[in-house]
Amino acid sequence: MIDSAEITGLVLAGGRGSRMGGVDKGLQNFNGMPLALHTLMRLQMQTGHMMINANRNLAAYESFGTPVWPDVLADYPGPLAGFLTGLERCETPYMVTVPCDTPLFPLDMVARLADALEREDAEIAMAAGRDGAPPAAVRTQPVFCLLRVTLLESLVRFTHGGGRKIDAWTAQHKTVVVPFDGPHDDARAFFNANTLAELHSLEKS
Ligand SMILES: Nc1nc2c(ncn2[C@@H]2O[C@H](COP(=O)(O)OP(=O)(O)OP(=O)(O)O)[C@@H](O)[C@H]2O)c(=O)[nH]1
Ligand SMILES: [Mg+2]
Repeated sequence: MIDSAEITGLVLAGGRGSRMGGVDKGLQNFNGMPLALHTLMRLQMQTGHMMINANRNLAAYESFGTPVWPDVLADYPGPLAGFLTGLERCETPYMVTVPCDTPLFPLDMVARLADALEREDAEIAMAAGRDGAPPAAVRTQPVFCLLRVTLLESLVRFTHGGGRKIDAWTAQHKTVVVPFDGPHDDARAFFNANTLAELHSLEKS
C-alpha cells in the first residue's frame, strides 16, 4: 500500500486566469478564503507533504505556510510546466497534482488514485469525471494525476522538445484512468471555475 506520507500534493495555481479577467485565480475569494488555500487544505488531508506552483503574488501564496515554486519554464507554457516544477522539487516518491480552480474535487481522490496505481503497477494514475452537468460526459481530467517522481527525466525531455499537452506526455507512460462517477461520488467534483460567476456558483449557499 502506498502511504499518504510518501505522496506530495501540488496545487497548480500558475495560470493566467484570462477567462477571469486576468486576475490571480488562486487568490479569489471562495467561501471566505483564498481559493488556493481552500484547495491546499482539501488536498493536505490526503497527502503527507504539500507544495504550491504559482507565478504571481508569490508572497501571498507563501503566507499559507507551504513552499511555493514558480514555473521553471518561462511565458506560461501551461499546466505541464507546473508538473515539471513540482517533480523537480518533490522529495517523496509520488506527487499528486490538483488545479486550484476545482474546489469540490473528491475527498478520497488520492487514496483511490494510489490504489489504482499500485494495483495496475502503473506510472501515472489519472482521474476521470464530469466537468459539467449532464449531458457533459465523463472524461479524463489530465490536471488530476498521481505520478511516480521517477518520471522527471521523461518530462524534462518532453517539455524541452516543445511538448505542452499533458495527455501527449502521459500517453508515453503506463497510465491507469480512475473514474469518479459512481453513485457515492459528488456529481460536481470536477466542475472547475473559469469565470468568477462559475466560482460563485460552486460556493455553499
Ligand atoms: N504552472 C502553470 N500552470 C498553469 C499554466 N496555465 C494554466 N495553469 C494551471 O492549469 C490549470 C488549468 O488551467 P486553466 O483552467 O486554463 O486556468 P488558467 O490558464 O489560469 O485560465 P485561462 O487563462 O482562463 O485559461 C490551473 O490550475 C492553472 O493554474 C501555466 O502556464 N503554468
Ligand atoms: Mg488556460
